[in-house]
Amino acid sequence: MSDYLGIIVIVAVVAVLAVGGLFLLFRPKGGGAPTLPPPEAPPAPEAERPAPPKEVAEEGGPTTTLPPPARPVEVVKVPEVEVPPPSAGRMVRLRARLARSQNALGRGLLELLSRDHLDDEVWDEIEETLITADVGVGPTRAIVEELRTRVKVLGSRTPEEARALLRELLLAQVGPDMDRTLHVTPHGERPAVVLVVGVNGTGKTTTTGKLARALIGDGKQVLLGAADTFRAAAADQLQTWGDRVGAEVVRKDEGADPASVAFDAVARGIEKKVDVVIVDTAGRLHTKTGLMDELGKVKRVIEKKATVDEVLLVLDATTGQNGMRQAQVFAEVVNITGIALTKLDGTAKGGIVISVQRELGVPVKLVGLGEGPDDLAPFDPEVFVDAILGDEKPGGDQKSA
Ligand SMILES: Nc1nc2c(ncn2[C@@H]2O[C@H](COP(=O)(O)OP(=O)(O)OP(=O)(O)O)[C@@H](O)[C@H]2O)c(=O)[nH]1
Repeated sequence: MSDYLGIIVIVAVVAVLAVGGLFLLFRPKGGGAPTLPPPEAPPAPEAERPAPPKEVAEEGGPTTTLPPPARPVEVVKVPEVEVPPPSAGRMVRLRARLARSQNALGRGLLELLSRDHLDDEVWDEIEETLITADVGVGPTRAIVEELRTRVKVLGSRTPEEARALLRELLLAQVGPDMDRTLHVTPHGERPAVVLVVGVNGTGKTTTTGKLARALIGDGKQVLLGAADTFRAAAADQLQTWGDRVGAEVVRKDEGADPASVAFDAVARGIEKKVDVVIVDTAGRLHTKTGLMDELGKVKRVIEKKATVDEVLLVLDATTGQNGMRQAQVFAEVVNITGIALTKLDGTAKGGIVISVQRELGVPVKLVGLGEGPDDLAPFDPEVFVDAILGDEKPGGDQKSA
């Protein structure tokens, strides 16, 4: 019995040792539950990553920690000041653009006028074509009446004769003898002052910038006054125009008194002895009295220091009768001396040149013929009428530069 017991004990001991051995052999490494390594932080972008300090061991000496190398010096590019082209001959250069937008008017009129038999229906059509192109009722009647008389005298007419007749009558309405000089000659030590007025969105600020470029191209020194304090972006816009051609811009914070900006601009212009100060105004059409107060004050304040030589009304040619009404309000408020007609490249209603001059009794002095910086031109009546009528010789473009 004791022999059996001995064997059982021995077997039990061997079994325990065997199980223990197996456990030691196959237990999970590291013991306990496996842990995830901590997530690595994403590498910083190359530019932001600070360079690790370098450990430099001097020969035989102690280890020195050097500061990270300095960032490479950023080269700030100073915008190059542009030299704009002179304003002379610009309308001839931009003639193709004008012809593209106004040609339908000329072609329509020429086609009607070249017919053998001009009955009342044709005359009505001629009248309608002129009215549609915004020539205005009065000037349209005058043109049609004169055409009727002249056609009666001429009898049958060649297309060349019809064209010459139309050219003569349209030109007479556009007013080739009106004084379109822009008064920008300084008065001794004092600069000439140009006040730019008009409804927002007509291209007022753009025209101010373009005019500054044109005058600089003509060799004048120009300073800009950002008196459109109603819209902060207008001053920024003007600043960009000024920076491009090296014209200083006098500006203040949004909401500042436009008159004080105008005053400071003129004072600075006198100090810098510039030739011309151009002041861009807000001219909001909230109420006529408000507008009168604002523009009246701007003008009065300038006149403490200098003479206002030009008050240019900027008018969007695409706005038709609505634009004409706005123009009338401005004309009642300030003494407009000239019109800058913008966006003439974007409308077939070039007749507005005739009607706006007739309504306001003021000449169109400048025309905007595109969005490019040099797309503002002194208005030339002959180039305008020729562009409306197209070239005498088909395919020719004798006048374009
Ligand atoms: N096609 C064409 N676009 C023009 C002409 N003149 C101005 N524009 C565009 O008309 C838009 C309005 O011009 P702005 O100068 O900002 O108008 P604004 O009257 O000054 O408006 P505010 O700054 O709000 O007073 C711009 O996109 C100009 O590029 C032009 O003669 N032809």
